[in-house]
Amino acid sequence: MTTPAPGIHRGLAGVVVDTTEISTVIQETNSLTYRGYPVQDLAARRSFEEVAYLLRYGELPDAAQLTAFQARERALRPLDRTTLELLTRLPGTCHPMDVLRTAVSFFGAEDPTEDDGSPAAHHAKSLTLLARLPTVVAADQRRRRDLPPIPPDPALGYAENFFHMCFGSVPDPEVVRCFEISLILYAEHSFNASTFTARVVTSTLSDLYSAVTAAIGALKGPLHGGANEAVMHMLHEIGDPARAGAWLAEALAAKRKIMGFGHRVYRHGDSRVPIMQEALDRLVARTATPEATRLAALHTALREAVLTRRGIHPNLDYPAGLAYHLMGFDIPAFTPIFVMSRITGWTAHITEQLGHNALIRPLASYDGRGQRPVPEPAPRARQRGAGAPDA
Ligand SMILES: CC(=O)SCCNC(=O)CCNC(=O)[C@H](O)C(C)(C)COP(=O)(O)OP(=O)(O)OC[C@H]1O[C@@H](n2cnc3c(N)ncnc32)[C@H](O)[C@@H]1OP(=O)(O)O
Ligand SMILES: O=C([O-])CC(=O)C(=O)O
Repeated sequence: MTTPAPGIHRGLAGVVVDTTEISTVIQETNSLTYRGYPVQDLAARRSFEEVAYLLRYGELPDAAQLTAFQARERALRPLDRTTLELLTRLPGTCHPMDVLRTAVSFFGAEDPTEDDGSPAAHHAKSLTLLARLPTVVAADQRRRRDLPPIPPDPALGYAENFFHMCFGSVPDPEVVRCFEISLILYAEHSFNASTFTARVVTSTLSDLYSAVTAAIGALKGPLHGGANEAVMHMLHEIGDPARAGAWLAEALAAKRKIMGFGHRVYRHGDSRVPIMQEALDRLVARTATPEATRLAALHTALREAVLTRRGIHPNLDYPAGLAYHLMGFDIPAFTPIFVMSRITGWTAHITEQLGHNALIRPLASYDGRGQRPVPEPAPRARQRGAGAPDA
């Protein structure tokens, strides 16, 4: 890759493009706050629904606000027949992120208020997506297992209901809590690539569904959300903890990126990893199968090898990928699960962008061919351009 000229910030690295009140990623202290609250404390003390409310409305809910929010979210979960039919028409070979992207696009197409960008309309649409996306993800995972969808259960919380819709049962509270912690940690991360994508689309005064559809496309990539799936593929490829060092040496020699490691903003470790790693350790201890023990040993061996050889720390996708596997989710569902959580951050940013909008349109420094005259077309091409038949 060529070195960019001075003044050019390839990948917008280090560029501050706007203000935000939603979250801050503090590079120096490796910390993260949502609306001013440290994410560690939110993960320790609050439910995902409370965090979703906080991101949307700016404050944690009181008891009555939470009850009303949960009641609305639970009522909005079911998918209608048309949506379920649409999902089953998509080829089973496509990635579940394609299914989710299509579903959000479809929700926009059938919403008569699609273009209403008022805060009240945004609150309603955001809550609808928050409620419906897990139903899409679960139905799609079951379809790929040749199983019929399981309707949502309004008696269950957000995390519990997702297990219920995927597997027909809810695991013990420790597993549910580990999942909920992952949702809280994945919910928001300032101007990451997918959130920025959503803000770019919104800045043209396009609608919320278009912005979310584009954000899903950005999150799918393996340098971003797709890394949680890539982590699990990589662990399967290595297989044996004893091979971690040799595998890493080969991968680095081949200039491969080690999935689940590195970060654009954090240089000394992702603030969310210690919390997720603790939750993963509890999950491994509870699962206690030979496979879980082997994968956990491999996970640790690779983490230590990457840190020793390259000084690169894991990001959230590293512990989350293994945790989702141990919870029983299929690998292609991992990034869609990330969407179920990040929808809260995306939609908060979409509303914020509209609140102080400026079209996002950077400049580029041209380094193509110098200006040159357009040559006269060859005679045959000129004839066709004039509308003459081809033969
Ligand atoms: C939730 C999330 O989205 S978190 C990110 C998830 N993505 C991944 O885990 C994919 C793997 N990681 C990466 O590709 C990168 O670390 C990124 C894309 C996340 C960040 O990349 P950037 O900020 O552009 O850093 P960049 O790629 O320039 O890396 C700087 C140096 O560290 C190296 N490096 C960074 N991450 C890795 C990695 N995972 N494996 C190997 N080398 C790496 C680069 O090769 C580069 O080395 P060099 O200076 O010798 O060329
Ligand atoms: O902030 C980033 O660049 C990527 C990330 O960790 C996230 O979106 O959670």
